[in-house]
Amino acid sequence: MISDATTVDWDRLREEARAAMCRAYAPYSGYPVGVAALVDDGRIVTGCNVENASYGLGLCAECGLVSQLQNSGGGRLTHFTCVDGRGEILVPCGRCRQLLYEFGGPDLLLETPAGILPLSQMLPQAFGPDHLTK
Ligand SMILES: O=c1ccn([C@H]2C[C@H](O)[C@@H](CO)O2)c(=O)[nH]1
Repeated sequence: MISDATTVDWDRLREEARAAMCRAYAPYSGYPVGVAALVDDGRIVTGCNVENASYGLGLCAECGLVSQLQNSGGGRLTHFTCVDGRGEILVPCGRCRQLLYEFGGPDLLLETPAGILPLSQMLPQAFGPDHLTK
């Protein structure tokens, strides 16, 4: 557990993202990315980008993270961070904001270069699971 009701250890989460970034497979872009997120049961899930000789098939780090989330018991993402190859905080790409929305919703907190922001500010007026039930 890295959190209780009031505090979240963003430094620890960022270190997990940096460790994942070091495991990236990014020979084509030369741009390794690592991500880490806290789940509502206290566990941490991580991911790194995995590229492909067929460039368009490359997987963003967030793809690995949501796959690990689902394959390790599911749950809701509550806090998320993303780092580049220097270990600096990075914003997730647009497609990956949608991936995160599915499992974290508008209240998921993201560490960004502009501070801690809810996903509702990073992906305004998001399309999501609720639309399919209307
Ligand atoms: O949110 C992002 C943005 C980019 N990348 C990866 C995709 C590609 O492998 C490399 C350069 O775009 O960075 C991610 O993994 N996540």
